[in-house]
Amino acid sequence: MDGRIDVRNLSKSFGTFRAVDDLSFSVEPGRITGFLGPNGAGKTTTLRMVLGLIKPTSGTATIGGTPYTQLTHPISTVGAALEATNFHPGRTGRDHLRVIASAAGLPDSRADELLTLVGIPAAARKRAGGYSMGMRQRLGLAAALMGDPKVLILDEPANGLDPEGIRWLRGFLRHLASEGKTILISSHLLAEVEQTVDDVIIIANGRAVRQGTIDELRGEKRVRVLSPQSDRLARALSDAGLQVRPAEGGGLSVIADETAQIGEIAYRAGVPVHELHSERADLEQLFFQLTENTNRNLGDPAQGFAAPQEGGR
Ligand SMILES: Nc1ncnc2c1ncn2[C@@H]1O[C@H](COP(=O)(O)OP(=O)(O)OP(=O)(O)O)[C@@H](O)[C@H]1O
Repeated sequence: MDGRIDVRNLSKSFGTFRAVDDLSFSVEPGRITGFLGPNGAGKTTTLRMVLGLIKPTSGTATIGGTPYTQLTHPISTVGAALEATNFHPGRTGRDHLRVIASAAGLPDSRADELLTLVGIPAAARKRAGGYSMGMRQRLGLAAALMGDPKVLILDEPANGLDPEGIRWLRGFLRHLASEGKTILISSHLLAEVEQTVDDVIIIANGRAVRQGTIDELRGEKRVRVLSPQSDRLARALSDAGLQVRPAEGGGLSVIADETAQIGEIAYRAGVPVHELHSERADLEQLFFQLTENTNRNLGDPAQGFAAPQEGGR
């Protein structure tokens, strides 16, 4: 079982409303993939189909080539945290995990092991009702990791985490990915997961609008340089084999990895430089352009109030 998630032509309609529309993507082992889209884009619905919680209207979702419902050992194959709030408020974190451990045929000791792993050992005896959002997220993560699964699916795991928590989560997920696990995390904020993910799938209105590595999404690295002798500098840079174009707002924009390279060319050409800095695409801006005006929950109220059907959401 290679732990690859494969979604092919997946669609889900609730009545006449098409929440997920002919979606196809793959999620690779050993990488962290961000599943992104504004509120109501269809992320949770897709994840629920991948996890066999709701039936697709058409298309398929498989994990290591097998639909979730046909997995022989689901708990050691896929761990998922879909919502951070579905804990019994009167139950302690330890008891919550023990219930899951016992259902999975694992020893009670797994509960404390997991609480330590996710950094909340002290939460063992505290009732989940009194947990902060960050603690609930970590408890959900601990539950998802119960069977040491190859695949981890987390719905908005950074939601409610403070900057320190986000940094912790980033390191934790990176460690799991380095062990070869497949990690899929959803978010409605690209900026929130930008530094965490290797790959991105961006959806809007239930459809994929962009897929690729985060570096592809950022585009080529550019250096912006401003000189009072722009023409001479442009010539020197072109002579050095670099692609140069006038930058928006003045100066030159050069495809290059390092500012040092540009500084040295300018120095050798005897051209003064007044400004020199690296530039990358503004991902937040790009995300906004790709998904602008697609929050269906804010659009047609008739859609927003569609009667919950299968799955009860
Ligand atoms: N059971 C259901 N019955 C009717 N409509 C539903 C049902 N479940 C989801 N929807 C609708 O499908 C659309 C996609 O919802 P979904 O929860 O998948 O979006 P999302 O991308 O996860 O959004 P968010 O970031 O707000 O969680 C929404 O417009 C939602 O109202």
